[in-house]
Amino acid sequence: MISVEDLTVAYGDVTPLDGLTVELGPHPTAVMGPSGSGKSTLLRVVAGLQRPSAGLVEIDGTPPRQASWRSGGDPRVALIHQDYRLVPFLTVEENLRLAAEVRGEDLDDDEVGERLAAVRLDHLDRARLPGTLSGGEQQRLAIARALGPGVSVLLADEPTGALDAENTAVVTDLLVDLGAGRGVQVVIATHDASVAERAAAVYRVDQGRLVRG
Ligand SMILES: Nc1ncnc2c1ncn2[C@@H]1O[C@H](COP(=O)(O)OP(=O)(O)OP(=O)(O)O)[C@@H](O)[C@H]1O
Repeated sequence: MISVEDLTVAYGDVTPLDGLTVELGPHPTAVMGPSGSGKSTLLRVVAGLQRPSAGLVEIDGTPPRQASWRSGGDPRVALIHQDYRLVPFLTVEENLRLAAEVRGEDLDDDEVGERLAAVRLDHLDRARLPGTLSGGEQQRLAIARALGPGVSVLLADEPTGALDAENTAVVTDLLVDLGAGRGVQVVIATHDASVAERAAAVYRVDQGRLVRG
């Protein structure tokens, strides 16, 4: 459970989040709102990538570990993005292995296969570079890379923003099914009504707060 209490984030004169209090759930949850309303900011704070100006965020009762070179990120939280952020000069397999190594995992060949199968990419040549994959395939690889064994929260920042309708449906299905199958709370920031339709709860950012409905 993601609990947010009186959260404020200000950047100089701009205060996208202003006294936001919410229990974010159940799985999957969608967060909507106009461009610049603070969706990405909220996800970064929940992921421990950014400290709030004020207020408290807790995941299952403890604040996210602040990401740093020394500590890494919070092992409970994964974050994926509209532009995938795969390492362009590493192969499919190397992208998976690199993220796993950072988390302290050592994947054997079968485990690489299992990670790819979980996102229905087991047919893929593991030696391909991300740039040779379709957008939908790249996002599925990014999801496979994000889902380490200890992850209980997957934050998706406009995960289908660069995809056509067909791939949007495939990626949304995967996020919903993988989350349900593994007990992972998925939170999707999106502009896409077809994605929000799949959510168990939909929130909108309104004047710095989240309103359900
Ligand atoms: N590091 C930063 N420094 C200064 N201003 C920032 C910073 N990050 C975000 N902002 C501003 O805060 C506001 C909220 O931005 P944010 O990216 O969280 O919104 P968003 O709802 O995710 O937008 P979009 O849907 O376009 O991605 C914007 O006005 C943005 O310019």
